[in-house]
Amino acid sequence: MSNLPLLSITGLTAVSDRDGGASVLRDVSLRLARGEVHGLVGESGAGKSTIAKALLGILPRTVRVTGGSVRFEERDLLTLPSGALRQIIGNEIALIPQDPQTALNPGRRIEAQLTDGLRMNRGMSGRQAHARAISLLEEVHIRDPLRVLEAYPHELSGGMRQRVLIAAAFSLEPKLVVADEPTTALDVTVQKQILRLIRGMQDKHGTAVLFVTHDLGVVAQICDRVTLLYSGKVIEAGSTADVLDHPAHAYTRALLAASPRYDRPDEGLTPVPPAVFDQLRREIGTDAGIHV
Ligand SMILES: Nc1ncnc2c1ncn2[C@@H]1O[C@H](COP(=O)(O)OP(=O)(O)OP(=O)(O)O)[C@@H](O)[C@H]1O
Repeated sequence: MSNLPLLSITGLTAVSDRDGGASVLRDVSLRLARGEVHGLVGESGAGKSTIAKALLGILPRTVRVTGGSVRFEERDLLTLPSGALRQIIGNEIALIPQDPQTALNPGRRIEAQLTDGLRMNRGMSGRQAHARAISLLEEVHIRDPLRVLEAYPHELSGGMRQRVLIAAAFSLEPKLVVADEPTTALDVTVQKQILRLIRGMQDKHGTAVLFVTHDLGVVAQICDRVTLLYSGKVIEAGSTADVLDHPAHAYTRALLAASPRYDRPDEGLTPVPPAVFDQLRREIGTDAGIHV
């Protein structure tokens, strides 16, 4: 089994019933090895969240998968009975959500939110779960874990809340963590710390991470491999070094020119030229980019 990729998406195709059957994913294939950090990158509407939702079994009813498979080890997540899927989500696949503000229950202390899973899924006693929660908070560099366990979410900063959610995501030792734009809601200095933290946690635990982002700068900082989407289609994929240093597609080159470089932040940025979008429409179809 260890020769199998951890995650193998093959030919995933989906349409939006909300938008008159428009294509959302077009024959998307993607493989993720154990312990790999894989960037899923693209502009708004590219289909990143749809892929993440397909993995987590939370596709909206109005998005219909019309082909392909999403294999996690030997199981196809798209055809698994809901009970079996629920067993996998949380235990083997966990989510770091985009917005730490809304992801925590405002009416419950952090301790309850961190220990529920440990007690229910790992059979820990209250005392064991409390001790594990403290060590998890220490792992995510929270200095005063006892105070944080006692706190309600609104008593913590956005960065602290995101650390708690990272601790929660890793708490059951999942094989895969899906990080859905986890730094978008944070300010720039906190963003860097959170990226380093996620990379550090995945390294320590040997967890694979599917990192959803619109930001190639983030990909450069933490991803081993990357898949670039446009309008539901894979435009380019490969190791981060290959794709960012030797982009094969004009769209990738244009996006790189349009992204602030962390090593040259003052350099002028060039918007993606219209000719590149024309090329994408020729390659993908005339409906490409209608949602962007
Ligand atoms: N609830 C929904 N019902 C039907 N179609 C949807 C729904 N949500 C999104 N879509 C369609 O799926 C397409 C891809 O959206 P998706 O959210 O996956 O893109 P994204 O790359 O994650 O963008 P963003 O960065 O803005 O979240 C969009 O074009 C949209 O029209």
